[in-house]
Amino acid sequence: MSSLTEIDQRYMAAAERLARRGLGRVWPNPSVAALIVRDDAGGQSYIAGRGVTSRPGMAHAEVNALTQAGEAARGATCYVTLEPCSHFGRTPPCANALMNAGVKRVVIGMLDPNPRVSGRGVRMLEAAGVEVVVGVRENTIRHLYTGFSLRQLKHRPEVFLKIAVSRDGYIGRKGCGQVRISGDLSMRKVHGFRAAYDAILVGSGTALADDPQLTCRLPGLSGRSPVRVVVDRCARLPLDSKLVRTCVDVAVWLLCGNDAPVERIEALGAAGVNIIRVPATESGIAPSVILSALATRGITRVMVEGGARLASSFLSAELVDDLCVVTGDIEIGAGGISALHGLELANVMSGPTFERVGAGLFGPDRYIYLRRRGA
Ligand SMILES: NC(=O)C1=CN([C@@H]2O[C@H](COP(=O)(O)OP(=O)(O)OC[C@H]3O[C@@H](n4cnc5c(N)ncnc54)[C@H](OP(=O)(O)O)[C@@H]3O)[C@@H](O)[C@H]2O)C=CC1
Ligand SMILES: Nc1c(N[C@@H]2O[C@H](COP(=O)(O)O)[C@@H](O)[C@H]2O)[nH]c(=O)[nH]c1=O
Ligand SMILES: [Zn+2]
Repeated sequence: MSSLTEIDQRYMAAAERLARRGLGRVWPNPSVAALIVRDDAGGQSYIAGRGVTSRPGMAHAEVNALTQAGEAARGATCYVTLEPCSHFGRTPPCANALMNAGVKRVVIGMLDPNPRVSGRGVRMLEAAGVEVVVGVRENTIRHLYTGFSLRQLKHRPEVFLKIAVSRDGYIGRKGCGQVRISGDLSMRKVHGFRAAYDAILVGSGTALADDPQLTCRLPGLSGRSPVRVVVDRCARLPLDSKLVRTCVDVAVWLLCGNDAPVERIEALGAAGVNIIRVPATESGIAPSVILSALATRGITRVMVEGGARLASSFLSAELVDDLCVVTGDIEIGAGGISALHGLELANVMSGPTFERVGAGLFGPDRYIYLRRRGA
């Protein structure tokens, strides 16, 4: 028979999997999952209600799970990946909803990272006589909330940089636009990554050379495309680019300098692009300025897809949290574009900043996944 802690671990692992599926869908909120678990007449536990965070302004995970459980919530245990909220925001506090439903015990993955409210939900529940356990699977669950935490504590989203390099270390070929480096399985993984991020970011060099779409094109998941952001100091993005032509369906934000030409801004704005003017210098728009502008607009997780210059400036500014390097099964040879500009990718990968947290194969391609040390 399982011990109580094993049962707690198992249900929390299930809640964690559910919460992971909501990443990229509920920003600026954290993606939370809750399970209402109780015993049946024979003493076997079962899930009476499951809930995840709804779109912003709608019900939180706990309320969705309680609604599904109905009367079965009375005397039950709630497993929830993040501490139940304690404040009246766009919805009333989930701590109250749990107490009012008669939940007897609440098992929490991680406390709210915001120091102004952290622990308050726990205290409200305990004051009402509810048993509370904190920190089950916290070591993995906290990675779900890195972006939510960073936005609150450092006013920036979490940054994931993905680079696809050929066997000979190039990301493209000069003058050739998009060069397919990754195999089919890698591309599906990349589209899966895109679905789990609130925004995807490229530099103007990539936008002009590649005319990319930057959507999630996995079957059934087209609704999960992130906001597409181009860093383009002079607002050069062409009106007939794929990004502009599709910006009514999937948002495009263009970050340009305060001094970008007015006629370009007006034309792109009229086409439906969301123009965000920020301070810029000759060397571009500083990564810290880019991230602050995104955080202001609610973005908690951003995927940087290149190119070489933008990726390098984020690495140099130490503003990359996760890095995935996919090595495709092709050679580019003459005219190859180096993965980074002024930095060596191999040095970045083996240097002190990152530690390897995963590696393997996507079909014929190899991937290495690194995370900032201590994160
Ligand atoms: N294999 C892969 O994984 C990928 C390959 N690529 C390839 O990379 C190539 C493009 O790379 P690259 O030419 O370096 O262009 P980038 O996409 O990195 O764009 C660089 C431009 O972005 C603007 N910018 C604004 N702020 C910054 C900043 N803080 N840091 C850097 N740039 C900033 C600048 O232009 P401005 O002054 O106009 O604002 C700069 O010239 C293409 O050939 C593409 O095919 C691209 C992505 C992924
Ligand atoms: N060529 C290449 C990548 N290229 C990236 O994908 C963008 C194109 O996206 P889309 O137009 O949506 O298909 C392109 O501009 C660049 O950012 N990525 C990879 O993982 N592997 C690859 O081989
Ligand atoms: Zn809540």
